Amino acid sequence: MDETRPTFAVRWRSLRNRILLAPRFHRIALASPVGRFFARRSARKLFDLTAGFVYSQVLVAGVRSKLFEHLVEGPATVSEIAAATGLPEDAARRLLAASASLDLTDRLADGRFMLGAQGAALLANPGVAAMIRHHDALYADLRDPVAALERRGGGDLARLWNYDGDTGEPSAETASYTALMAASQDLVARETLRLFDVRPFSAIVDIGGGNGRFLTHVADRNAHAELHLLDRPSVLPLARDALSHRPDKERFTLHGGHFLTAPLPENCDLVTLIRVLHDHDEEVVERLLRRVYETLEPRRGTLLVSEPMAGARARSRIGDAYFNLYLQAMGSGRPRMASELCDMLRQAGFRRVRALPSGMPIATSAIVAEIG
Ligand SMILES: Nc1ncnc2c1ncn2[C@@H]1O[C@H](CSCC[C@H]([NH3+])C(=O)O)[C@@H](O)[C@H]1O
Repeated sequence: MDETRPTFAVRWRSLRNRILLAPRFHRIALASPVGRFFARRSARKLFDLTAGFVYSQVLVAGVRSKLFEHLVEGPATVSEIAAATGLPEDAARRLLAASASLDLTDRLADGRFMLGAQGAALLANPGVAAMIRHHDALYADLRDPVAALERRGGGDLARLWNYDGDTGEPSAETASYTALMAASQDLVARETLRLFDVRPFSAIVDIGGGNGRFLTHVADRNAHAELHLLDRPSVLPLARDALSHRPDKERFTLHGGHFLTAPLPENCDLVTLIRVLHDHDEEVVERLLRRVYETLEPRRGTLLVSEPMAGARARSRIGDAYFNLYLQAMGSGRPRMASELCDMLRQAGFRRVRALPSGMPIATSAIVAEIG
């Protein structure tokens, strides 16, 4: 095939762009109902991209002022919301109107407001509110997005996610990121464990397991397996604390150490890596996968990887837009495509490697790797 000849994909996009760039096209488009429909749709999409930051800040204002919690009680007037949130009445009116336009609240015909569909979804997923609150650090780092793309780390997010140095005691930052991950874990665990059955395994280690939230979901589905968690020593007191209320707490063994150097429990037939690999650069991931392979090889065990992934042809908003910039600001790692992770797993020695079809890629995608 002639490499210099534009493919159909290129020719069609060039034509589309020439049309979209021509002022005459817009006049013609607006003259017909179908043209108006597409022009409106495209204008709205571009406006949403332009105003996205303002929408996010409406959300932040709603979360911080506890607007949505107040509306759970039922319909409320602007004055009632102003009193409940402590906002001046005019400010409450603006916030309610803005949030109604984003389906976070609904405006009733009598002028009162109720919780909207997105507001209800937000309250049903406490992890999202935790994520929204911690966006202060991300947005501070992204204030100058070009500068953020040029440098790596060095800002607020890098300070929050500091995996270096470990005194064995959780710093405020370690406690904060561990709580954030735990708050968003339920959705990830439910989807991961819907895709993958943990019942057949007898000893399971969750590497980078945080405060143990994922393992508690595993424990609820598998009543007999030994459960091990490995994380940085300073995360362990948080895990001990979080697990201390469970009647089955004796089942959990906690290991503190660096995942590249600490001994991994030897008898495990399942290793899980949940939202761990995307935080690390290639060399660390390659070494970690190789270690996991060597640990599992004698027992012909299985590795389960679950995290948000980049999309083929950069079509995953969470992977290619959100985490791509997030991890750049954080200073290490990158979202990887399932196919890239599968290649890395094969490189590490795994033979039977397959991506599981996630029904909720915005939360997570999963890959299973076996010795073969
Ligand atoms: N070198 C390391 N050794 C052990 N744990 C690590 C290392 N680097 C990062 N981590 C841990 O990896 C976790 C990534 S956050 C993911 C936590 C959990 N699996 C969840 O999905 O909710 C954090 O708990 C970190 O402390």
